[in-house]
Amino acid sequence: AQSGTVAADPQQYDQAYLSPVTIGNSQLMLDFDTGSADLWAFSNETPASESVGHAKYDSSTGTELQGYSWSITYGDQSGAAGNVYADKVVVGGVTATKQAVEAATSISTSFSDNTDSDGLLGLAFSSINTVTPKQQTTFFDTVKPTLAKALFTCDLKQGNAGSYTFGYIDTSKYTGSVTYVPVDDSQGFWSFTAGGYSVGSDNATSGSVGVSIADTGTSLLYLPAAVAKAYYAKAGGKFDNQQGGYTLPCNGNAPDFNVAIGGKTFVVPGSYIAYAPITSGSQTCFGGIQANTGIGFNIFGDVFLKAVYAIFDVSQGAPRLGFAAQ
Ligand SMILES: O=C(NNC1=NCCC1)c1ccc(Br)cc1
Repeated sequence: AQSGTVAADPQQYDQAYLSPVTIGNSQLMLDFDTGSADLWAFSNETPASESVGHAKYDSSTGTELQGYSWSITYGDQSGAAGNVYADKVVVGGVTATKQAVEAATSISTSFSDNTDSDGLLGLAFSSINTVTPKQQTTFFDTVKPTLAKALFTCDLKQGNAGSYTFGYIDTSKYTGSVTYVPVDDSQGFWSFTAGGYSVGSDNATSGSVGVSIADTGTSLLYLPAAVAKAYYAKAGGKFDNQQGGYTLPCNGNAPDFNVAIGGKTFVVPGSYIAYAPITSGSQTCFGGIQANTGIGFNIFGDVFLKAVYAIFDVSQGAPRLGFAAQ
């Protein structure tokens, strides 16, 4: 049975985390994304003007799926589209011999401009894979039958390299016990329900945070508008229309954000919520917590995930998420 581990290297401000992946004879850095289900890469089919500074997948090692195509738009309105190949994909020693690899023929500017990332490796449920006319499986779903345990884990860190594992839980990566919660995969996401929250040392847990997804591909923590408002009231922040979100002082006094999941409280340090100066050198930071307005549910992105050890587990039949303090 297979198992393995791969580094997750943070970009500036932990905006995304990139991991080395071998596809055929190409070595690329991909953004592992539990919020989508396509494995796509810059390729020899990508216009040269759109792929400056990127490693590219050389599709000559693959078998083209004739007449297949893909097209994806992400929550932040970035996107890409192209053709599909079957090729060997290796992640941390775990091998998928015939993985659907989506070669980009067009890519939005936010991906072209981010030269650290050579594409995405989707880890949401294969039910939202965009390949047509026949939907394809994610890397995890492809290798799942061969894994020692049908799960992968995510250990992201603030400003340091973390890791993803496939097929095993690294018990040295967390403290205390793991709290498991049921996952509703009906929308293709790792969706769970979060409970009460509190700000700083207040123990007055307030209302329920509600339906949330665990999304490594989203940088920030998007919460109900009332929760975000309550946080920044205590953090001395404000909603800044010009910045398009909440900002707060970068002075190191941001309070922690505490949230109950499965009856266990997890702490997001205030230092993670003073996310980044709004402009280089500024004493005003963009907030790591923002309102989920227009999204319809909460997104527990990297600001939350780097505070915990997360287990994405389908080994019990029904999918579940495990969280532990780290
Ligand atoms: O697209 C999503 N996550 N992944 C990525 N974002 C940007 C590049 C990759 C996403 C998924 C669900 C919801 Br709700 C909002 C956003």
